[in-house]
Amino acid sequence: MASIWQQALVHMKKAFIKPLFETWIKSTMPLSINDDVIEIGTPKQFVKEWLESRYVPVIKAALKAAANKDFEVVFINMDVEMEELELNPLLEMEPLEETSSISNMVEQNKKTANGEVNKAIEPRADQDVNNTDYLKYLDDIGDIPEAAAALSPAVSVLDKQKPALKVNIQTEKRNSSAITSSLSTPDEFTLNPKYVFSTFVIGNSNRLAHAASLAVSEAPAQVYNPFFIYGGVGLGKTHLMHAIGHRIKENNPNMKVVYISSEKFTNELINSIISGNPESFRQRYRNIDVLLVDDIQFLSKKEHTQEEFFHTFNTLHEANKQIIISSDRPPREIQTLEDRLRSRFEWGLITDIQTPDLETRIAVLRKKAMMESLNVPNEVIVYIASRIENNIRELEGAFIRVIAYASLNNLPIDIDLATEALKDIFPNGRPKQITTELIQDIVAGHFKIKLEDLSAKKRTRNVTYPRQIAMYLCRELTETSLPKIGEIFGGRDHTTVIHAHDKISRERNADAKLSNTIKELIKRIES
Ligand SMILES: Nc1ncnc2c1ncn2[C@@H]1O[C@H](COP(=O)(O)OP(=O)(O)OP(=O)(O)O)[C@@H](O)[C@H]1O
Repeated sequence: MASIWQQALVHMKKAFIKPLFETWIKSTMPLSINDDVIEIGTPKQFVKEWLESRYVPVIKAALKAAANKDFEVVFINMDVEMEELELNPLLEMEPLEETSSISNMVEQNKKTANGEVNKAIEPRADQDVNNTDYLKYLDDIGDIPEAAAALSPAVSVLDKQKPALKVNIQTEKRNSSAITSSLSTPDEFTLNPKYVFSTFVIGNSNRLAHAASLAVSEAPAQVYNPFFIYGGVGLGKTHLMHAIGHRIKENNPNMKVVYISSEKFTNELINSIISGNPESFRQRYRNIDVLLVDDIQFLSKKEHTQEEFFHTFNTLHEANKQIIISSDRPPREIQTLEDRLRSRFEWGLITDIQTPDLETRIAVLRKKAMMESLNVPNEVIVYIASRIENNIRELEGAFIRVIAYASLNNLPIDIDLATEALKDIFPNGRPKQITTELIQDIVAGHFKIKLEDLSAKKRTRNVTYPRQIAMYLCRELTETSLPKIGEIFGGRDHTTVIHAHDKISRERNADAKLSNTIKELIKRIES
């Protein structure tokens, strides 16, 4: 799948000029491929609508050129924040040597009836063409879609082989061990390059923390100072802190940004005392622009370190420098934290990260698979995501284990392999087979309607609402394609399924009752 989309992107890159490509295509991601249907994720509804209304023929032509086969293209709005738009990692590949058939078509269309190149509508490669200009250009050449759809692929690359498993099996070590210490040379910026906003998945559990982190990083020391993030183990606090650090450094290359765990802070202080040079320690921390201190809870019971940190905090805060702190609990619950320090932490913004819901856990794993260019069946992703609820580090660990197992044994990733690879972690073994019939049965039972009502033509709310929920769950929990789901629910069009899925996803975010109902249904489906 990734390989077909990768080839198609190469063709599209040639067919579109850069600003257009960057705006509309680069932010999409391939989600699944089933028979003749390819599902493409878009970051926002307006991108989805724009692509649907303007570029389906060109995208189809690119897919045909890539796979020598006609695909139906379905766009799915994933509703991710614009700020965290993923730069499509598939775009890092080398372009094909061959001339794209689509760009040939574009060239063809630039010619006037007598074969002359129509310079008036030809955008120059070096020209700073904005989207409106380019859209006008596409309008001018008008017949690109039909022409592109009709083209016979000059380059037909269908990689039917299993994609090579290219896995970074290294376990993520965190905090101080994963990150070169910034302290020996505090102005040296050394944060984990993987912990950036674009790799952070936003869900209900972390939406506010993410938004506040963005605000802090865009205006350090101006909006929320200090900024305090708390939450359970492995939920992304360190990731967000590093993302803030990266963003500040990108925007302000001259700023001194220092990340430190509170354990390391303590050790450095002790060492400076032992070596009889506590002043050098103080100077280090009082001459920086942004201080990020991770896991501050470890300062509890360390009176002398708290005292030192208190002075560092005051010096930086008075000098209008940004301070960002993380902890596994809110300041008032950190035992034996001095009151004066606690009250300072409460000066600014305190935000929490909660445990992620199923969708977010699924999205984290999908993103990880995408970043590794791996085709991991939805069933496997749901299997892992539904079993590890409280810790994203553990979620990633289980996922990496499955991928490593497949890679080492040179086997495709499927549910049997995942069950085998994770048998020590999930001793209950192979998951129950989740089918659309099972989902329909449980949803109909829950809403006390007849099973056949789900596929009937009836459009009364007492039937349409459960039907939409059932469609949503089929989409989330099974591998079934959109057209197939439509067929199962009384021969409905795939766009009806998309609409149902979009609607329930949206309403679920705003409606706690619906969210609980869905959680309850998922529990029953999986048990
Ligand atoms: N929302 C997210 N999107 C993508 N990856 C995430 C997300 N949340 C956490 N992770 C990943 O989970 C792993 C653990 O996250 P992190 O180290 O930031 O957790 P933490 O809250 O700091 O944990 P601890 O309490 O142990 O310090 C990291 O690899 C991180 O990239």
